[in-house]
Parts: sequence; structure tokens; C-alpha cells
Amino acid sequence: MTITLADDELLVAERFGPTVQGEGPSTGRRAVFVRLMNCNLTCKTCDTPYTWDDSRFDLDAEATVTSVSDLLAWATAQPVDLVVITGGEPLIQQRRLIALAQGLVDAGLRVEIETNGTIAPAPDLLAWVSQFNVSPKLSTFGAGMPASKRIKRRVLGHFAVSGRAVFKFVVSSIADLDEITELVSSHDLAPVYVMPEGRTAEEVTRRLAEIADPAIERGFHLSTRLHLLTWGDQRGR
Ligand SMILES: Nc1nc2[nH]cc(C(=O)O)c2c(=O)[nH]1
Ligand code: SF4
Ligand SMILES: [Mg+2]
Repeated sequence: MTITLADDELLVAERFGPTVQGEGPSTGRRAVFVRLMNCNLTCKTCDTPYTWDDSRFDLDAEATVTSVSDLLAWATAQPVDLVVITGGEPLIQQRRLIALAQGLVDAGLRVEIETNGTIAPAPDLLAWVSQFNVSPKLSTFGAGMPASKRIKRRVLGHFAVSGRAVFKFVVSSIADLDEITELVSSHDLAPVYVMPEGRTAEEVTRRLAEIADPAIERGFHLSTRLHLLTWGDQRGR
């Protein structure tokens, strides 16, 4: 990527909505989304490779340089009270997110950030974000990447004590639950949601049924992927 940004600009992949938050504790809540470019991980089954994978996508063409004031004007004009900032990995651009989050909260909106849990939020951002939905990548989903890249234990600990984080693990098989249990007990992660991996409604429904009872038994909450069940694997929903 060759784009340079001013201090008040973000590199945006897409903005969409009104739709609903499809994952985690706010599932079903009306929301608009801002999806930022770039990621520091390379998950093989990533559902938004157009934000980071330059071997498959022309990232310069995918990206739109957008000012914070433009995003604020857009989001505050929407008939919803929740803005979800996602990616890619949005915390790569966290310095520029502070003014956006502050502006949204000042306008009376709730702000959630979806993050992979490898980058610690600065105190100035933590202060303005209502909730971080932290989704660490397990060895199945993050296959091919070393654990040291996917799991930043210090960062997870930081989120755990922040009072602003919920943890949401994408589960591909029951074996993933052991890995989650280890992370949860080592770092006192709470609350913990598990969510089935899947790109079709059938896959999500089947996996959820597989993992539901063992997850409940281990003390985890469940999440589905409501947007996928409702609209399928459509971009911008
Ligand atoms: N409706 C809807 N809910 C979502 N929750 C997290 C999403 C994401 O892509 O991070 C997402 C998404 O892409 N769409
Ligand atoms: S962390 Fe998220 S956005 Fe980044 S590659 Fe993995 S699934 Fe995709
Ligand atoms: Mg998505």
C-alpha cells in the first residue's frame, strides 16, 4: 500500500448498515458498521481478506481514505444507537480512532470495536469505547501462524482487567474448547462467548449444535452469527 494519511483520516474498507450486530452479547441490536483496512494476522479462513490479503486483492482499490468528520457525520445521521468498528484489525489505526470514538460517544452512540486481541488499546481509546469484542485466534482458525503471533498473553491480560472487554472465540471443533479453557483460566478472561466457525447458515447451525452443550458445561456463553444466518455470506451485512 502506498497511501499516506493525514492525522484525521482512516483507511476504510467499507461502511454499511443499518443492519444488526450479528455476533456476541449485542447480537440482534440495530447497528451500523465501519470496517477498516489492514490486519496483522493472516488467518486462512478469514471472511474479510479484502482488507489485508494483497496476494488476492488490490488493496489500494479496496481502500478509501476517509476523514473522521465524514464518518461522524455519516454515523450520527443513521437511525441507530450502536456503531461497530471492525476490520481487518482496527487497532492498527487506533491513534486515529480516538477522535472517532469520542465523537460518537459525545453524540450519544454506543461504540463497539471488534479486535483480534493482539494489540493493546491506548488509555485514550479505552476511555471512549463502550465495549471491545476480543476474538483471539486459536490454533485451528489461525493454522499456519505461530502461537506467539496469534496470542499475546500480556494484551489479553490487559483487556481482561479493563472492564471493557468481552471475549468471543470462533470454534471450529470441540477440541478448540480445551484451548479456550486454558486461556480463560490463565488470564481470568470474562465474560467468554463461543461462536461457531462457518460461511453458510448450514455450517453455523451444525457447529453450534455440536459445541453448545460442551461449551455450556465449561461455563461459556454462546453466540451465533446472526447476519450469516439471515443474509448468507454477503458483503456489507
Ligand atoms: N452484521 C454483522 N455483524 C458483525 N459482527 C462482527 C462483524 C465483523 O465482521 O467483524 C460483523 C459483520 O460483518 N456483520
Ligand atoms: S484476525 Fe480477523 S481480519 Fe485478521 S486475518 Fe484473522 S480473521 Fe481476518
Ligand atoms: Mg464479518
